[in-house]
Amino acid sequence: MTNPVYLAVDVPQLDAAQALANRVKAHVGGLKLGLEFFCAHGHHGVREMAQIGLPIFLDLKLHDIPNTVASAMQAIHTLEPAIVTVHAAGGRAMMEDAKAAAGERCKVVAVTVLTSLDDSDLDAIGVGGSSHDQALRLADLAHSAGLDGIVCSGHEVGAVHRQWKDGYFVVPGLRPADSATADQKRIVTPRQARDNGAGVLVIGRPISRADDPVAAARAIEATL
Ligand SMILES: O=C(O)c1cc(=O)[nH]c(=O)n1[C@@H]1O[C@H](COP(=O)(O)O)[C@@H](O)[C@H]1O
Repeated sequence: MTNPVYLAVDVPQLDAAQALANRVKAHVGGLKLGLEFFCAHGHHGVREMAQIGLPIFLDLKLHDIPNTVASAMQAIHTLEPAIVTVHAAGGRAMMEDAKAAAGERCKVVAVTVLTSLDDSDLDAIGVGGSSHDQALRLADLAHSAGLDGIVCSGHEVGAVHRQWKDGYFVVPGLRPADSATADQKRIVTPRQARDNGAGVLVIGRPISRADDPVAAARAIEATL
């Protein structure tokens, strides 16, 4: 079985990011580089991290008008990421154009409802109903726009999986039983997410901030 864990390398320094990834690379299946990393190190940094030899998930969470998002997708072609994120809230046309502009081997997945939000946060931004229903609604939209899959919490992934059998489902907000929640609100354990149908498990601080990141990554791997 391919290791489904992508390490969220949310570390500002390039040398620290490389050191962390090199330490745990035998116990994860890929590296997720997010906004923090891309803003600091750009294409050069992504190329450096790709040399470690694991697939790269470029988590840019693109959300803009269709033309701008499509141009941004074209601008990252040469980096050959395995996965790129856009926000489903950008709408159908934006997602269609993002997919059309992506490289053939790049999976484009749409973030539905951030795992740092709960129902009261959604209410505050004018989204009525539950985070569960909103995630399902946006998953449907992403599916009909031709995307490869979505990002959602482990609470919704089972229901999304039932309505989109061959989708590619990325689940962050993962916490082993003894881990600090921090800013995440809709959390499950890595094993629960896997059992509910997640194809990719995004895990950052439970590994990167652990006293022993290798032991933490191994312990998570052993539960899957
Ligand atoms: O798109 C993501 O990866 C993402 C979506 C989401 O809803 N929630 C979420 O936490 N993430 C990312 O997943 C990672 C989670 O990190 P930890 O909370 O440290 O495990 C971060 O890099 C977030 O940017």
